[in-house]
Amino acid sequence: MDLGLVSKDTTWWVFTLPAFLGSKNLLDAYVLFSLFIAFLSLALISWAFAVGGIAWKNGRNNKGTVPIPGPRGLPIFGTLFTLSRGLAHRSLAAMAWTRSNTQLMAFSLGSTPVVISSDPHTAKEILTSPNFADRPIKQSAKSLMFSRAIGFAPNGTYWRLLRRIASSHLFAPKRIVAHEAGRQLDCTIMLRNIANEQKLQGVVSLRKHLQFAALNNIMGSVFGKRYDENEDIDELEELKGMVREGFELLGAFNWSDYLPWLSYFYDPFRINERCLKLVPRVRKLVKNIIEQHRKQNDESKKLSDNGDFVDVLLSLDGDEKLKEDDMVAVLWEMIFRGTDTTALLTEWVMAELVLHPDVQAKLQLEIDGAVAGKALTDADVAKLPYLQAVVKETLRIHPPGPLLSWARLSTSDVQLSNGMVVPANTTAMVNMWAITHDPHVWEDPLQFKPERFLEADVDVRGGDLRLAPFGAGRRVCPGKNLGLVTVNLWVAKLVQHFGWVQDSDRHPVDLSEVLKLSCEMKFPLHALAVEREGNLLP
Ligand code: HEM
Repeated sequence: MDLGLVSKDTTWWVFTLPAFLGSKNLLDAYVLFSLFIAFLSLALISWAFAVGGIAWKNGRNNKGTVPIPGPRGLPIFGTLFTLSRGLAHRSLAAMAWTRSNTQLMAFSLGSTPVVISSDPHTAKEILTSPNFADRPIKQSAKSLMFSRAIGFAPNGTYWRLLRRIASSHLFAPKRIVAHEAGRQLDCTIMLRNIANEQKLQGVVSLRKHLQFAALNNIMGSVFGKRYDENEDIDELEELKGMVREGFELLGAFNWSDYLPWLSYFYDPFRINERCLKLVPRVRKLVKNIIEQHRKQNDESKKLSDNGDFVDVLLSLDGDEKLKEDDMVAVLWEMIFRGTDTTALLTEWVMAELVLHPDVQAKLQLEIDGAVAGKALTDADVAKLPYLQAVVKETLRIHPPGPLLSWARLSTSDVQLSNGMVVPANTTAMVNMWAITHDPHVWEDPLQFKPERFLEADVDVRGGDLRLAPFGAGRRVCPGKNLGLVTVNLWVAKLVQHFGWVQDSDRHPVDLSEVLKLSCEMKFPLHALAVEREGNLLP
C-alpha cells in the first residue's frame, strides 16, 4: 500500500527551495544570490585546503619547476595549533619525515606563508642566501625595542653597522680573551655555592647556580657590573624580574602575530600591556648605567680590551656612533641572548654527563692529564678535544634553538637548486633538531656518543649545516665564540672539581624538554656533587 509518504517527484526541491528561501521562482535574484554565496563558500573552503594551507593560495608554491609540498592545515588557522603548543620542533620533524617533505615543506600560520627545511642542503641555501637576511618581527619584539637591536633590525645600513660593531668591537677575539677573568670569577663563586649546597642539602639543584653565573657574567661583559647574591638583593630581584618578564613576553606564542584581526578582542597574555609596562623599566635601568659610565668618563677603560660593552658603544665616533635609544636596545638584547643560552646548554651537558658516568670519567681523565689539579684556563680548555666533543654532542642532541630561535624572511623570489622557488615575503625556518636527529645524516642519532666528533671533526659555528646550532650566513649568532668559550670553561671546571652522580631515588634525571624562547630541561637537573680529591676549590 502506498501511503504517499515518499514523493516520487524528484523535482520537488525546485519548488521547496525557493519556498524555503522565500521566493516563488528559482531564478529570483535572491535565490541566485544565495547560490552565489554557497559557491563562494565552497571556493573559499577549497582555497583554505590548498597545498600548504590558506596562505599558499593562487599557486604561490608552484612558481618553480618543482612545487613546494606541504600539509593543508585548517581553514583560517593553517598549522597554527601545531606550533602554538608542545614541542613544535618534534611535531614539524614528524610531519616532514612522514610526508617525505624534508627538503622543504610549505605550511600556513594563519595568514603567514611559511617554509621549513629539515635538510642540510636546503638549510644552507636558505641561511646563507642574502635574500633571506631579514627576519619577520613579532609584535612583542617590536614593542620591546628589539627592532633597533641586532637580532630583529631589518637587513640594511643600520643592521650592517651593528654587525660590524659586534664583530670588530663587542665580540672581537681579544675582547673575549680579556673577559676571561670575569668568566673565572663567576665560575669560582658558582663552585663554592655548589659545594655549600651539597653540604647543606645533600644534593645540588644546578640550574639556579648556572643562571646566576650566566646573568652575572653577561652583566659584567655588557655593563661592567656584577651582583652579590647576599648584598644586592633588591637590585638583583628587580633585574631578574625584568629579564624573566622579557623572556616570557618574547617566548609567548602570540596568536595575533599570525591572525592580526584577533588583536582587537583576544590578548590572553596581555602582551601589549605588559610590554608597555616593561619598556620604561628597562630604559631607566640601562640609561642609568650609561649615565654612570659617562660620568666616570674613564678614557683608559674605553680604549682597553677589558672595557665593557657600554664603554665600547660610548667610545664609537663618526658613522659608528649610536643614538642613546639604539644603545639601550642593543645592550638589552645582549642580556637576553647571552643569559639563558649559556646556562641551559651547560645544564644539558651536565645532565648527559650524569647519565653517562663513563663519558664523565673519560673527560676527567683528559682534564687531569692536561692540568693535574691546577686552575684551568681558556687556553687549557682549547686543547681538550674530548671536552669539545662532549659539548658538540650535546649541541647535536639538544640544540638550544631547535628551530634556530628566530626565523628568516625572503626579500624576493628565491630559486633553490632543487627547482623550488620560495616567493618573496615568505617566512623561512630551519628545523635544526630534525637535521641533527635524522638517521640519514647522523648514525645512531639518538645515542649520546661524543666519540663521533673525535673520528670526524665538524665545524659547529655555521660552516657545516649538519650541525649548525648557531645558525649560518650573514645572521649567524655573533655571540657564538663567547657562548662556546664560556660553556667549555664552566663544564671543564664543574667536572674537574666534582664527580656528578645521579640521585636515582629522589631526583632521577629526566631529559624531557620544554620549548620556550629556547629549549630547556623541563625538570631542572639535580645531582650529587662529590668533591674530587686533589682538586681543591679555588
Ligand atoms: C650557547 C649559546 C648560544 C646559542 C646556541 C645561540 C644561538 C643563536 C641562533 C640559532 C641564532 C640565529 C642565527 C641565524 O638566524 O642564523 C642566534 C642569533 C643571535 N645571537 Fe646567539 N646563541 C648563543 C649565544 C649568544 C650570546 C652569548 C650572545 C650575545 C651576548 C648572542 C647574541 C645573538 C644575537 C645578537 C643574534 C642575532 C643575530 C642577527 O640577527 O644578526 N648569542 N643565536
